[in-house]
Amino acid sequence: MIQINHLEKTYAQQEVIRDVSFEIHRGEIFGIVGRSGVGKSTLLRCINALEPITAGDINIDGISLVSLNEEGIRQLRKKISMIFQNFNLLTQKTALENVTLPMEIWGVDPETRQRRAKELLDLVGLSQKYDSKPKALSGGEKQRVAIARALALDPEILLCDEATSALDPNTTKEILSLLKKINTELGLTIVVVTHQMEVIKDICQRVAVMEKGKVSALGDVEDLFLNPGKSLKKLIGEDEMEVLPKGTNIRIFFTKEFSNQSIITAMARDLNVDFSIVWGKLENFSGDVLGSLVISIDDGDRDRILGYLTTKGLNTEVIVNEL
Ligand SMILES: Nc1ncnc2c1ncn2[C@@H]1O[C@H](COP(=O)(O)OP(=O)(O)OP(=O)(O)O)[C@@H](O)[C@H]1O
Repeated sequence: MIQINHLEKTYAQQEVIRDVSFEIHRGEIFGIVGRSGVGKSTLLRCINALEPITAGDINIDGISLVSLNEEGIRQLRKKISMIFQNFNLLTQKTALENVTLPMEIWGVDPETRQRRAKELLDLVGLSQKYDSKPKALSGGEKQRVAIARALALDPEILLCDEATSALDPNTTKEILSLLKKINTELGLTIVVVTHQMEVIKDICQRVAVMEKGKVSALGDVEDLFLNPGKSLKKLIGEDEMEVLPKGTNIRIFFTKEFSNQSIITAMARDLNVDFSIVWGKLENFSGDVLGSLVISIDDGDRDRILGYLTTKGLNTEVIVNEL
């Protein structure tokens, strides 16, 4: 749905996006994660044509952003809406007025926009707050109003720029489950820019990790987090593997199909082998608890153990610690 092709973005002399290419599929929740300043927000602003592209292109449903004139950009913005860390609500207007505003700008008749705004405020759980002004709303409620407003023109894509960064952990969870609900019920494609790993794990199906204006890793969230490459490890500060004991260690990856099964105890019984568990991590990915476990084994048992785990359909990695 969104195809980013060799995108480059430069501000004055500063190269902020360098040759970035990837695709975001229709209906998915896609994450863009990275440290502050790597160019995440700039990339998001290029997607909705808030920033002119320096080189390369972005195609949305086959339409090249580079080729768009002013009217084309206006039509594009109707299809793509955005929410922000600081909500960007109009402080003098009520929740209902904030949500009706985009419809007013697009010439929707007053009766329809009132009805639609109320439906949207109901959808985001604010049916009691139509007449409240932003200062009388909590951070989570303000973001709900912003989400309702973002949905006012029936967009196909919702861009979220650090939308939960100003919220406490419980409110963050509530907003994320609202985004999930919108994604499922309305089939909206959602692009989430964040520096919070938990946000990615909680709602995204795929993720691009950004480093210094480039994509350093791209793929399914579960795959990337369960078997992180160098760049992601750096980002999440995962250095546990350095403390493994001397000798042969096997890392076992637990995917959805296996997370509830006691494969390790069954293996000990079936093979009658000794091993010790030296490291483990279980995490929540979109509601599924997945993770990996490292066991230290006698090198002589290696082939039998690997054979057993492979027959059971588990992915493994052998880590031999020479120290
Ligand atoms: N309008 C602008 N004019 C000039 N430089 C800009 C502009 N917007 C962003 N930059 C610079 O581009 C770089 C990337 O900024 P960007 O906001 O995209 O990063 P980010 O990864 O979203 O970080 P953060 O989460 O801190 O916003 C930064 O060095 C920033 O100073």
